[in-house]
Amino acid sequence: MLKATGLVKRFHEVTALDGFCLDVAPGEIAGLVGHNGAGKTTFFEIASGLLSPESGNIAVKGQVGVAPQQLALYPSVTVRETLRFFGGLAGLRRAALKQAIDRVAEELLLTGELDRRVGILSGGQQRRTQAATALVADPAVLLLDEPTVGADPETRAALLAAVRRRAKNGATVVYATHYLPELAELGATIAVAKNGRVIARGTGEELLKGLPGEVRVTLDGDEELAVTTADPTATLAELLRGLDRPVRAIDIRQPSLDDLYKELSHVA
Ligand SMILES: Nc1ncnc2c1ncn2[C@@H]1O[C@H](COP(=O)(O)OP(=O)(O)OP(=O)(O)O)[C@@H](O)[C@H]1O
Repeated sequence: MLKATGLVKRFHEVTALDGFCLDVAPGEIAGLVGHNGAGKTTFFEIASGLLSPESGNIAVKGQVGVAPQQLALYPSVTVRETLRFFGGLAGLRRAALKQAIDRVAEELLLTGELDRRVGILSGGQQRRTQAATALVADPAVLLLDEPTVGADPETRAALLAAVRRRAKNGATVVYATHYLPELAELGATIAVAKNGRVIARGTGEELLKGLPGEVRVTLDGDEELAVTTADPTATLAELLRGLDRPVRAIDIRQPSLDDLYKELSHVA
């Protein structure tokens, strides 16, 4: 469980958080989206105890696993030693620790890298190692700040599956990303941050309700009818009823999270 209420954090003249509220239940993945500088990383730093807010409250129940946006790894040790260190910090010992390392390495496609030094790994492998440090001990709360930046499609899929598995087992997850299709894949609820606050919160379906989609009908002779509408399917039916010419192509575009993001950019 994680509950943030009215967090305020200033850095000199910059107000990074300005009444930031977020409530995430066990088993829920909350996708945290928002433009650069919206306050996402500052929120993670407060939630993980690295920074204190000037006011507001943060309650985090249980052990926390963090994958920060900036890679924070020791280059001179191996992946196995790294995971031993983080698993050990979380209280895992001996057989349980070894088992947890083998399992997370398998999940994140790191088995072949376990005995390589972190400093010689590729950027994507380092990113996976960073995620593995957060996941290795199966913490109750996971804070993942853009964990798939620079990841290839296979890595991305492996990481998303590992996160989904943790949530299914009851973990509370906050997942920041600029890549919105990931949130649909994760079955995440969404929190949109802007200027240090969460300005929209709900399931993707709830937030997309009422946003317009688009219907395009191409007629014989290449004439095109394009309509922006709250209900693309009904509008299409109506358009087709009124046509007396053959139709060559139909294209329906339902509103997407990208549309939501654009729409909210204009909200104060
Ligand atoms: N240590 C710091 N000192 C001064 N300003 C800071 C510090 N950390 C963050 N800020 C400022 O606070 C604001 C919020 O930054 P933050 O990193 O939380 O945004 P973000 O939503 O994570 O952005 P991004 O999507 O680029 O990662 C920015 O204006 C940033 O410059």
